[in-house]
Amino acid sequence: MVADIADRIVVMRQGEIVEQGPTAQILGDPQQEYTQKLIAAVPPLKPKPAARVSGAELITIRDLSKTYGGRRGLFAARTPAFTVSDRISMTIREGEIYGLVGESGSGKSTLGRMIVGLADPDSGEIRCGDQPVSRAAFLASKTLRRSIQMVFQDPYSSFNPRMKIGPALIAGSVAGGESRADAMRRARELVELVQLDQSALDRFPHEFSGGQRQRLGIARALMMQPRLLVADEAVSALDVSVQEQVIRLLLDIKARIGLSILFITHDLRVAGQICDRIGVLRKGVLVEENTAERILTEPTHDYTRMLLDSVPGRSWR
Ligand SMILES: Nc1ncnc2c1ncn2[C@@H]1O[C@H](COP(=O)(O)OP(=O)(O)OP(=O)(O)O)[C@@H](O)[C@H]1O
Repeated sequence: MVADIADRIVVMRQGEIVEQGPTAQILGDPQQEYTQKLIAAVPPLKPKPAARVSGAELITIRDLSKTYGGRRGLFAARTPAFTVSDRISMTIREGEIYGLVGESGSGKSTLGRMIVGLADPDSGEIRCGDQPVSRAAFLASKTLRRSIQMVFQDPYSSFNPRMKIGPALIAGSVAGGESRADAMRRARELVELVQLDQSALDRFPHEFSGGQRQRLGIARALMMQPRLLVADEAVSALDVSVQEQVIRLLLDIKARIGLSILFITHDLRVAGQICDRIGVLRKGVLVEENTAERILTEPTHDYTRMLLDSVPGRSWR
């Protein structure tokens, strides 16, 4: 990605310069094995093989609209109405990874927040199975709160820095009535599922790297045995090789426990690696929706083509 803006590149490893030179030379003819490894870690723009998703509808969204600003608020005149969701209709099926892709400000997070009951639409509806989803429904229903869990971009800010990982992982399910012993047993299993050592449970959040913390964020969400995981820019803050590990982990978890995932990202390359289907959001409008393979190889909307053209690294490949 740095290749898209830099004229020259300096490759560093553990505080020492490994190699430096003009961008084209470093990328086209890297001399050092370490540089070659870094370049090889950038995955190509290639969708994962199309999977047939035949599960039942888990999340159904119909005609969902939401506008910020406008009439409401003291400074209404200075805040023109801004539509973040414009009659969006889509479904997420059991066992699929659905990618929601769009530029910054296109309304991805707002849609994610409405699905996890953190915001309400102005009109339209969201259902999880038969159950309507709203802020009030989340407050009222323990089942709904368990069913839909969120993984954040930076799980560090959502872990209590003074609480060890073990207690942090089991807090939700113990509050929901599970015994500490049972919750701890499941926490040990989940820490292994996310490929960390059980000793992680006895450590504090700051003792982990970004990638490890993201694994712990995923383990914490899985403690609630959700049906849907909403992952909002869950790998965006990680470097490319760690991104790849977390993506493989999510694919592995999906395969093992048949979870559905709403994968929110601005990065079409990442979405192509992990998602079964992709919806492209532009200014609150779902402009195109298809299998990841079709979106990446035969986009029909100009905006999707523009997103594809702006995938980092494309200009020098
Ligand atoms: N609570 C809010 N009040 C007013 N405007 C908001 C609020 N939340 C989001 N917005 C605005 O809505 C638009 C869409 O924001 P949203 O976070 O949903 O987009 P996004 O596609 O997820 O962007 P990003 O990738 O940058 O997070 C933005 O212009 C944002 O400023």
